[in-house]
Amino acid sequence: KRPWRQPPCPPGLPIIGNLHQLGELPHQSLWTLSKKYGPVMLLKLGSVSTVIVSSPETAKQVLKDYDLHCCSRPSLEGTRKLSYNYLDIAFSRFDDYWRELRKLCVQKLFSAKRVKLIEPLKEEEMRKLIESITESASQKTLINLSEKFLSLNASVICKAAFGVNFQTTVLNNERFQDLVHEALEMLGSFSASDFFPHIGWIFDLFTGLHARRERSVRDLDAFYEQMIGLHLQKNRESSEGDFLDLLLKLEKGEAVLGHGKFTRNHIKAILMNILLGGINTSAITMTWAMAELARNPRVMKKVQSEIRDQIGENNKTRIINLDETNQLIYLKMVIKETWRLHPVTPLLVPREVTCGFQINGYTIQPNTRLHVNVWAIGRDPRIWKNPEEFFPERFIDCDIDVKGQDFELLPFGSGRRICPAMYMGITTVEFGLAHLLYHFDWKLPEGMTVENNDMDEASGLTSHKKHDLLLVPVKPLDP
Ligand code: HEM
Repeated sequence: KRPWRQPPCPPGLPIIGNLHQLGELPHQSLWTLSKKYGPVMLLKLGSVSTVIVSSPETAKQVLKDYDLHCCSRPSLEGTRKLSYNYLDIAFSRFDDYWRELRKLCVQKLFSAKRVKLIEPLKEEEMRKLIESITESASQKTLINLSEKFLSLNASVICKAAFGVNFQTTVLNNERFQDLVHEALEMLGSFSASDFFPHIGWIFDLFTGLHARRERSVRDLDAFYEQMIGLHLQKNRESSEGDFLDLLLKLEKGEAVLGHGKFTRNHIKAILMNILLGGINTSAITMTWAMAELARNPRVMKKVQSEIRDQIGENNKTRIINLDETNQLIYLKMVIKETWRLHPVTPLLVPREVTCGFQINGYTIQPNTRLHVNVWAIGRDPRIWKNPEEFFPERFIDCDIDVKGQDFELLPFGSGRRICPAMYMGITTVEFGLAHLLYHFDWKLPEGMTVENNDMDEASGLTSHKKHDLLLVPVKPLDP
């Protein structure tokens, strides 16, 4: 047993502690603080002790050596509401229920077999996207790529999850995107109840956050109900089935997970994870990748040459399959480099320590909240030469991968809580980018230069590009 020693803690203010030091983009403020206080620091956020680790060595200790001590999730107001009291995978505590549910979803929903099954859906949506961009290219009009990527993923996930096109539901494109954005904001927003457990709800009531949260839960619930209603009307037993078919079968078969029966609320909580985890994450990555490529014409040209050389002559309707994208080595480096600089969840999803342990000689107490600052790790000059530069070639002869074994690069997290749909996420991003880069050249809007193309981040649980990415598509064979 070693003596008890608390990690370094920046001085805070009475009551709020270090909350005022978080800033609009907490991962960036925490990075600055970690340069002064080190790779393990303790912050007092309201009344909640929170540890931040910011180096590959400390991340490894937390996510691998002591993963079992800290792989639970804290109780937070937004996640509680949206997950029907923690019936989902992402926000539920570490217990038998979570273990069984996660195992089931990995086998049935996120498996390589599922990825193969949804290939035709992706191809169909991609054809539509190529058609619509071709039209814009012929008129030389701007494309909002942030929107296009979100809509592409929403269409694929909705078809895979519900077997329908979301445009045919009560929600149109804009309304659906609003719903997803609002729910994600509710998950990531500052809620006083999370930092002042007994009195915070009063602030949430007065700031309107409580009402917004309720509305978001109600709107999503109405959407799930509509989808479930549609499924119960049809006889879909004979088909391979979509995600919802599978979940309804579990409900009908009175499956038992953990200590209780699988109910309608379990289904809705899992659908929330699929919608919010599945749609935005890949769209955010594709948007950042295209934004970086637009700022780095050398890399853009090189990755396009790789794809075009391998796939052959530009053919209007050519779809690039899974095996072909697998051969695109430089594209994979471009995506890794994008994740290094723009991890989708810069602080991962918060964890909760359930059993004390020591890292770097500091004691981490039970009930502490814990974040891994993967955004800071991606910029650590001890690991990455010229860290601010977008330079995919750094991955040549470097075996650092994104699959949770290398703690220098953790876009999907690591350990027991690693993203269970990593394969689905990687293949979706590769598929989307490969097509847009094969079929079109991309130009910055009139008057915009590489230097003034902004790369500002928006705040939240996920870190997306603050301003939509607008680019002009050009058909490569056009004069
Ligand atoms: C580019 C795509 C994606 C990225 C970068 C990504 C990233 C992440 C990260 C960082 C975590 C948290 C890991 C941790 O806490 O240590 C996570 C968890 C999760 N992701 Fe993903 N994800 C992606 C795609 C998806 C997709 C497509 C789905 C579902 C369809 C999904 C579902 C989930 C779920 C359910 C969890 C919670 C796991 C748990 O707590 O046990 N993700 N993801």
